[in-house]
Amino acid sequence: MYPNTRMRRLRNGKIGNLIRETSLGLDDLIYPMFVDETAESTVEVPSMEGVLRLPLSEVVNEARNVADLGISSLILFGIPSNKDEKGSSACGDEDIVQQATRAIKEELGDDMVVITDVCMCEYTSHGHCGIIDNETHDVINDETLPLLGEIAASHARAGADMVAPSGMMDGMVGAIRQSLDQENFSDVPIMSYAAKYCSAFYGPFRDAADSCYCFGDRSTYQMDPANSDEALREVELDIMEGADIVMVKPALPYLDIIYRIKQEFGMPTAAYNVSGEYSMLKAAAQQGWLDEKKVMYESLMSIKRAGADMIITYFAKEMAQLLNE
Ligand SMILES: NCc1[nH]cc(CCC(=O)O)c1CC(=O)O
Repeated sequence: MYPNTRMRRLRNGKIGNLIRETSLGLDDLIYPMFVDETAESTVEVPSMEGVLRLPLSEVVNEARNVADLGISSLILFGIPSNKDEKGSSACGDEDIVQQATRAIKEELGDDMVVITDVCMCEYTSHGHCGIIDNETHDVINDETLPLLGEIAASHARAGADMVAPSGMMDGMVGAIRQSLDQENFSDVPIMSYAAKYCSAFYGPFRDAADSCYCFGDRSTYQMDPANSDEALREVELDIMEGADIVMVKPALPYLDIIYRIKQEFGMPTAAYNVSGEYSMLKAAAQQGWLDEKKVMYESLMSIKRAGADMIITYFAKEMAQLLNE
């Protein structure tokens, strides 16, 4: 007896292309960019090969490079020259992210969607994502909310196309929505880091963004990696508060979460392929242990297959190059 059904029949060249279920394209990619108020020239982040900290003067150039590769969205992170307990340099109209946003939008207009990360950890002297209670050393949720609203509004005034709150404060999406609406930015969408885990895979990012905390950890606001029902509750709350896109972060160790969220809510869903996921592959490739292009493609494809509509990834430029070849 020979097999009647032969799966191998379809596994050849052109027919294989016809039956491919998942696609990965330029429109799926969001490029993270770091703008550094303290930098005089462009510096590579030591733990993240190919990732740059850019002075304001280089930001437009880099955004154009990204656009020339066919990528249409980027997310901006700021590194301020001054940090204080209240993260004051996060929300001024002349602060670093606001200036970078204006510069990119002036130059590239509708050719680039500028998303801004709305959080305080890069701007606070203690490195936490909100206002700290000096006795408990914990972040005070409700005192942080109006500040997040102010930061988001300042980004919108600078021309941001979308804001992305990443601090995991309860009620942050609602507070930001209210603040944006009050300032007549009801058309600016919110991409919420809805299910953000307390992950050690953020390690290299803290190098890149200078956002290492000086005491405690983020486990009182970010999620326990052991939980998945809780992620659905987080997403549900954010949707009720007005989130337009929901995000899961990190991506690869949490593909099940991406899958469940997409199935359950059918919302536009983003995944953040974080710094540690990037650096792992880069390090192994540097050693010659992995084929970088292939593992990059496979990783990003698997994130799409799990249900993500878009991926924030440090591989965006390299992936775009590969797609363009
Ligand atoms: N709250 C800020 C923020 N926004 C994105 C990341 C991590 C991104 C990455 O690791 O690539 C972090 C760091 C953190 O929560 O510690």
